[in-house]
Amino acid sequence: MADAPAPSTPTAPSSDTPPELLALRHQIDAVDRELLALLNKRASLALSVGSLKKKEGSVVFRPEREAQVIDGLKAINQGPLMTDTIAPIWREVMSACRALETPTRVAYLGPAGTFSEEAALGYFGSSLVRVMCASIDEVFRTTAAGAADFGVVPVENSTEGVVARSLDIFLTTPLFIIGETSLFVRHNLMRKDNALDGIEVVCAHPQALAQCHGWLSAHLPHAERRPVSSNAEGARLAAQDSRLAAIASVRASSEYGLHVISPAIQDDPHNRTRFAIVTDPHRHPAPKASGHDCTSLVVSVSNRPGAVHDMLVPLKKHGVSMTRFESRPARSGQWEYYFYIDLQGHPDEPQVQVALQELREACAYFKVLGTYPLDTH
Ligand SMILES: O=C(O)C(=O)C[C@]1(C(=O)O)C=C[C@@H](O)C=C1
Repeated sequence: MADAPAPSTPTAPSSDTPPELLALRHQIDAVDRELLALLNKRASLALSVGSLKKKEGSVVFRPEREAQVIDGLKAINQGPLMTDTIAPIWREVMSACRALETPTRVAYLGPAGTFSEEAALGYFGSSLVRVMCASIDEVFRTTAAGAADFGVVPVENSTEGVVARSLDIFLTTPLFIIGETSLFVRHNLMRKDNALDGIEVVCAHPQALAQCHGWLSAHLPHAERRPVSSNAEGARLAAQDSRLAAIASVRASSEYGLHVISPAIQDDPHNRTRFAIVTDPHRHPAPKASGHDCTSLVVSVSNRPGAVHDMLVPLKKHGVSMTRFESRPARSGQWEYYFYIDLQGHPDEPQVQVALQELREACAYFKVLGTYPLDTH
């Protein structure tokens, strides 16, 4: 048997490599070595922070600190690196540093390849322990039971509106929100065979089927649309039966060995989904103010003329911006509603604190769902 080839250095020259390219690559190698040394220096510092936190009995993950690190670097970036690339790079760096301090167990809607997984990896970086769940309810339950440190749940889609199940569970869950992240959602039609002909059934999560309604009507008008628990589950099923196609992420197509037949079939090219990061307040304190924060509430008011207007007056009075106002039926049969409100700011800021106090007094029901740094993407 021939000897295995000796491990090559990154710049192992081949005879046709131009000398100018070779010289530049040598410089890149030198910079990479410096970067590696610096990253290890950073990791050692994070380990020291971890020991300190262990002594104090405090938590490792500090979303407000991570948001400040990213915001600070974005503010001083002079390029040529694009400012948009700063957040994903440093999320990965901090993810690796955090993992040295303690493992981060994150629950989300599985199986492998869901958009929820993509959101979890985008928010926490890839150094995490994946806890895949069969439903949104299970994500909440698993996190509340302590089998995961954090849960990632979809809350709203730019085409389809709210994810009703998540909003309904927020009413009763003991968990609270410590972060948010949003994702461009590109839906791709995929299948075992590399052709559109012969597709009898399209399997996907009901939200994805709805977001691709126009495309499916135009291109596969006779195919059955079969709702399944997640898009990745649809991909898993399509991998077993060539009559089935799935609508899922490119990640899911490679996970299940499917051909992407038609990419980006969502009706809205700017389709985005927003996810909330939830945790148990007994195990994790609310994030401190980062300077760019959001506070989420759910409230209800008595069913009388002007009640909703009166409830919102304190926000105007104290100059607090409302970035979201969503209603859901209270299911009392009385035409009563819960209102999901996002405010800009943190309760530690005096004007937010006083506005929240007055708003609380105007409401029949009032629950703070969480306060957290705005998405840094
Ligand atoms: O500053 C801290 O508290 C750290 O633990 C370090 C660090 C980082 O890598 O910068 C890691 C995890 C925390 O979520 C925040 C930041």
